Amino acid sequence: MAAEFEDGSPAEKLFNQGYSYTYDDVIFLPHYIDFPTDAVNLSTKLSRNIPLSIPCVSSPMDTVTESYMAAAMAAVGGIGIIHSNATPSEQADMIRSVKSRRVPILSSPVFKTPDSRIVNEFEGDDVPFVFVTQSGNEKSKLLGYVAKSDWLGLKDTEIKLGEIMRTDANVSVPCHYDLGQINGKLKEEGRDFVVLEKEGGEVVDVVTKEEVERVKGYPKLGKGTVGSDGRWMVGAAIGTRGSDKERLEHLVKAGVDVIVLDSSQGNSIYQIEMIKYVKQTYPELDVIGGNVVTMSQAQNLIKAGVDGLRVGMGSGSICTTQEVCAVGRGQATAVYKVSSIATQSGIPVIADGGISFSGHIVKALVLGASTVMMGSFLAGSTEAPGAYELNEKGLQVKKYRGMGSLEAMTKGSDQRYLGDTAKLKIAQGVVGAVADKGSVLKHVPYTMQAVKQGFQDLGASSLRSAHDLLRSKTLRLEVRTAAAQVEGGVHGLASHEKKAF
Ligand SMILES: NC(=O)C1=CN([C@@H]2O[C@H](COP(=O)(O)OP(=O)(O)OC[C@H]3O[C@@H](n4cnc5c(N)ncnc54)[C@H](O)[C@@H]3O)[C@@H](O)[C@H]2O)C=CC1
Ligand SMILES: O=c1[nH]c(=O)c2[nH+]cn([C@@H]3O[C@H](COP(=O)(O)O)[C@@H](O)[C@H]3O)c2[nH]1
Ligand SMILES: [K+]
Repeated sequence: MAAEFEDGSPAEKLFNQGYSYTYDDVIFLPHYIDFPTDAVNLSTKLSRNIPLSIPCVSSPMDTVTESYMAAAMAAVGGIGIIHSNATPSEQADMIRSVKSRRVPILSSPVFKTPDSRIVNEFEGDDVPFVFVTQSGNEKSKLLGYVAKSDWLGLKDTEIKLGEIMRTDANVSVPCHYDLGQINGKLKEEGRDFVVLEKEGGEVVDVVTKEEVERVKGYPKLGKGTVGSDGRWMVGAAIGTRGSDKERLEHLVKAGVDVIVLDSSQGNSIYQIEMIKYVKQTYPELDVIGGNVVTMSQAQNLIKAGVDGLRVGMGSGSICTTQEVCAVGRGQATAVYKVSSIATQSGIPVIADGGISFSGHIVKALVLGASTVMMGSFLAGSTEAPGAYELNEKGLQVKKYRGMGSLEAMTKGSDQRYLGDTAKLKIAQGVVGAVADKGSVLKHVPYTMQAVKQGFQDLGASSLRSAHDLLRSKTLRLEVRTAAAQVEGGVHGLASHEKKAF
């Protein structure tokens, strides 16, 4: 439908003026509402063969996505990409951990051998239970457990755990039990915890009643992102070095569902060779290339055979690439431009970086992306790696750092840099902290509700309909002046508290 009068600009015109626009620079003009918010369907694709029920992806960063985050992202219908700043076997273990459960709960239970003694093992440990296995870790059958209350009252502190452990049956449930099944078991047996166990008896984790109650308090979970193996889907990042082929083999053995080639500038001979290698060696495995911000970069990776593209250079909250290298693009322009070429080949686009609130997600998706990838938006949550600390203002925070920061580079991804320039390391990211956000199991569903309201205002009941409105020029945009951006935010108040839910 062509407009009968001029009002606002079609995206095609706005993004071809030679400016690099960020999400904040542009604003959509509202369209026409003829459906309720709940009729908005945000289901989408991460890549050619990975469907998601919500368009959210957690970034492969070592302060964002490990097993706990990936399990939670799958539980809410998105997906997590496990970072590669770890050894290949550690990264593969994280994949296995996600695949070994159907609850977004991960604890760090303490395991001991039957020969361990009370006194030298537990003094000062704040653990409610100790689990006894032959190996002293989770990799063998559960023999019994000792509750803290049992050992606190003991006079003979030299006694071995094997002699005092409880060995009651029915403490274990199959690891594929979902929240409802585990809850049923806890109630039925009047227990405070159950042990998730693999078929051969290997322990997966311990789930306490307290954790189940916590998760039950969040918005109801759907079936989540489940693959054909009946397990949660999970992705992993790799680089483009020779050694990444070996890493990939580990990940494939662990059951990884999709691979992200993690680079700030994906249009390279190394990446193109890697894409071809992955598609040739594992034709069933989806591979996402990037990062790209231009149509020609995208075209090269599409030609090489990618199943998805990751878009963004320098737009991330911790990124200094544009300052250091003078290369990159405003994220709104990058997403629009890359999506317009990717859509011609049916390749889904991930808008990576620069998401601070729900409106940015609406902008990314409506401008052509199929999903958004988030770092800072998810860092600081219960499921992000690391412990909370109090900062100097007394605020509860978790560390969040760029994967190109000096600190992350020296942790392990070093070789990537040392390979070229053994002596000189240049950071392209910073180390910071993000305020406590609570659980993503709450944060993400509420954010999706806000995104649905944005879609409703635009008259788009799905991602497909948003993209159709954009390309048919029905949807109109404008650039916001600096004053318009101020006006669009909270202004003129002596004080206020911002709380979205
Ligand atoms: N999205 C963004 O704007 C940015 C993201 N990052 C993140 O930081 C991390 C590191 O990114 P990059 O430095 O771009 O990593 P990278 O591995 O793509 O590049 C590092 C250097 O190694 C070279 N290289 C790659 N494969 C090679 C091979 N097989 N043989 C020889 N040389 C090879 C590259 O050309 C480059 O000079 C990633 O996690 C990335 O996502 C970093 C900067 C910007
Ligand atoms: O220039 C950069 N230096 C870095 O050290 C770095 N680490 C991550 N990334 C990229 O930023 C994205 C996350 O951005 P947000 O926090 O804005 O969601 C991520 O998804 C990455 O694309 C980096 N970019
Ligand atoms: K930045």
